[in-house]
Amino acid sequence: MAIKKEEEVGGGILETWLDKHSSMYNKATKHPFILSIRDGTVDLSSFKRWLGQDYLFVREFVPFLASLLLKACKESDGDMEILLGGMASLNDEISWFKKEAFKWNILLSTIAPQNPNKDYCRLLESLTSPEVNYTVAITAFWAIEAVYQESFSLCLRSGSNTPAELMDTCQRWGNDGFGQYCCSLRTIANRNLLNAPEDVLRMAEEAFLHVLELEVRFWNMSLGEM
Ligand SMILES: Cc1ncc(CO)c(N)n1
Repeated sequence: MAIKKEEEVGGGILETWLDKHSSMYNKATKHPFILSIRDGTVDLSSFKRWLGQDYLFVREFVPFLASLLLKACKESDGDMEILLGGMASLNDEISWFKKEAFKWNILLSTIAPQNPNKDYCRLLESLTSPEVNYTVAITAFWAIEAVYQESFSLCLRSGSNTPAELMDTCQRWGNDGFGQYCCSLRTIANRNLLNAPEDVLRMAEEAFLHVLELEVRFWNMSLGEM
């Protein structure tokens, strides 16, 4: 109990996990693919591969978020509004992918998901089940969003050498508004984790790690390594 109080004041449970799993988290957020964007050395065929695969991923992300929204309706005030905002951004994101694909001459209808993407979508699907606890699902959701936020904001820092034609992509996930949104998700997840029983905590930590692992594989796939 004393420990939990302390976590409420200082960092929450997620901060503890970020610290405990920092090496895995850094692999996901400072991946060579992202660093190559930041340094301006990115291979455009890698970028295009990422773009096409991520479009497919984001489409699969919608039913997962819908399931999370259903669960949030029974939760405390405010969660629903935050997640509804997330749903609105996904709507915008799907249009953005189509526009961006056109710009890069990518024919989205011909793209098939590669194995890491399929595995990631399978995780999303498993977390979509009504049996999955809200705390576990919101933790995974936060992790998925936070990895992109942290990764792409790295490409916007001063001193980075991100190519002009990739700035729009980096802004999409690296902008301050998206950063705020990730903070809200983290607060919601932390609040739920604080009151969660041991087995839920264990499953949430597992989901967090699973997300990190799949994010790394997703970036690897972009580089053509699978
Ligand atoms: C693979 C992946 N992870 C996270 C996000 C963030 O929405 C995304 N679009 N794609």
